[in-house]
Amino acid sequence: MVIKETFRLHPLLPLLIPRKCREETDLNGYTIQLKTKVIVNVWAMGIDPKYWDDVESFKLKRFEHNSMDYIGNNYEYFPFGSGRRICPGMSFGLANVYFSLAQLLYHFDWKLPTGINPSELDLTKAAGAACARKNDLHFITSISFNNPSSHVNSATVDARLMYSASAELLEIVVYFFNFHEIRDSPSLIK
Ligand code: HEM
Repeated sequence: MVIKETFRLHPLLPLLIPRKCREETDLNGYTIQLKTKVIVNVWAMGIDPKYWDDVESFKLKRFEHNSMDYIGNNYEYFPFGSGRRICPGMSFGLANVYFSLAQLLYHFDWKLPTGINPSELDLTKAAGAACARKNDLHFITSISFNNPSSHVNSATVDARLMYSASAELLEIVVYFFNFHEIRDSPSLIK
């Protein structure tokens, strides 16, 4: 539900690959001519009050009791596109998101820097074809490893990360999500 809601508010590709109209259509009083190139705005659909309530809020319950998935059959929600040109890397992409998120949550404890309230996080998007943050996101993290009270040394951390084959993946995620607190602090992770 967290991932679904994240994709609703921040779809990776806010504008889908352009389509060409196969027939002339009338839409809201405008004639869209044959072969007109159209771009579907997935981001705008995800925050359309016609389909979603309280559109700007991050609410997991929206996805709790509905069958909405990623395969492009619900026209108010398709973060991987729809139809013949739907993302062919959907399963691979989703596995990467699930796996890296699960690894990050399992191995680390996360908190926001003191004095920052979750509701005050700056979620401004950068301009561009793909959805990215405008400003970096900063977290304070500590190693968890099932037992939050134990302080493992970095050698143990290394071994555990290698064992779970997640070291490289973690670095990729750290890069994409701009977790500077980890990346720039060799003392936190070696
Ligand atoms: C969470 C990860 C991903 C998201 C949210 C995503 C989203 C999308 C979206 C929205 C489109 C446009 C679909 C349309 O216009 O109907 C697309 C197209 C595409 N994606 Fe992804 N994608 C992801 C991961 C991947 C991965 C991992 C690969 C390859 C390994 C991939 C390969 C492609 C390709 C080749 C297209 C063009 C398909 C075509 O034009 O026929 N994507 N993706």
